[in-house]
Amino acid sequence: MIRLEHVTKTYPKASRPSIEDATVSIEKGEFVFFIGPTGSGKSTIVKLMLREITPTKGKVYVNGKDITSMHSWKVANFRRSIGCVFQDFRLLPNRTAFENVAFALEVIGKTKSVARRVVPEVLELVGLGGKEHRFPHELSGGEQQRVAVARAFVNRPLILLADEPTGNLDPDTSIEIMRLLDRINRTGTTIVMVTHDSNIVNQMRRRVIEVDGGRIVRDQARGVYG
Ligand SMILES: Nc1ncnc2c1ncn2[C@@H]1O[C@H](COP(=O)(O)OP(=O)(O)OP(=O)(O)O)[C@@H](O)[C@H]1O
Repeated sequence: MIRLEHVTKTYPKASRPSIEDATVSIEKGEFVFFIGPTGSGKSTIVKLMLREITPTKGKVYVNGKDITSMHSWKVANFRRSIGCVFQDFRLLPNRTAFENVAFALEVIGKTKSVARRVVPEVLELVGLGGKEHRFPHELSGGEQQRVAVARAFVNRPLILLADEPTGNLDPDTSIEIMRLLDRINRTGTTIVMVTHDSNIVNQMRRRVIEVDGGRIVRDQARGVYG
């Protein structure tokens, strides 16, 4: 589903690579944690998978396609095929929960009638039934992240990338978000999550890939934070 082959990324003006000779394969339906100290290169890996950046050396394949050499006009479409969740939620502040989720359908050309049918279903799935018409500022942090997860999942992506999705949430709320991601994973969606949260990693016991100084230093099935 995702493969990095001998990937090195040196940002312009940087003196050393942020990722160096990384090779990793992630299969369909896996749940993978990327962990490591601050500045180790975790977000760089996520950006490479989304083609927000291209490697200096090596190849990145997503869903069988070499995204390194993908034409730039195809990139927007490619990104829409991947669900993304971030630490800071990134909701549109002047749109309701319903509208935020519906927006992800609009941009891929779905009709309003599809949105009217699908959005309430997915908001119900994330536990926000009855709160469709709230604006982000009328929701708690955990609820806002549920909206972001609903938006990421509404197109039923094959892959969901989550960069520190619980970084702004308290421990109980974080566990609720993880339950949600676990449920989504059980539908067959591949999940790649960057986290600093040792409790979550230790509770979930999924594959753990540790990055340090731009290198993959550990890749462990049913791993712990360590
Ligand atoms: N656009 C950029 N230009 C130059 N250097 C960058 C850029 N983005 C990141 N870096 C550097 O690359 C290295 C890895 O950064 P990255 O954001 O991938 O780390 P991270 O493991 O996600 O860190 P954190 O846990 O703090 O989010 C760091 O040394 C960072 O300073």
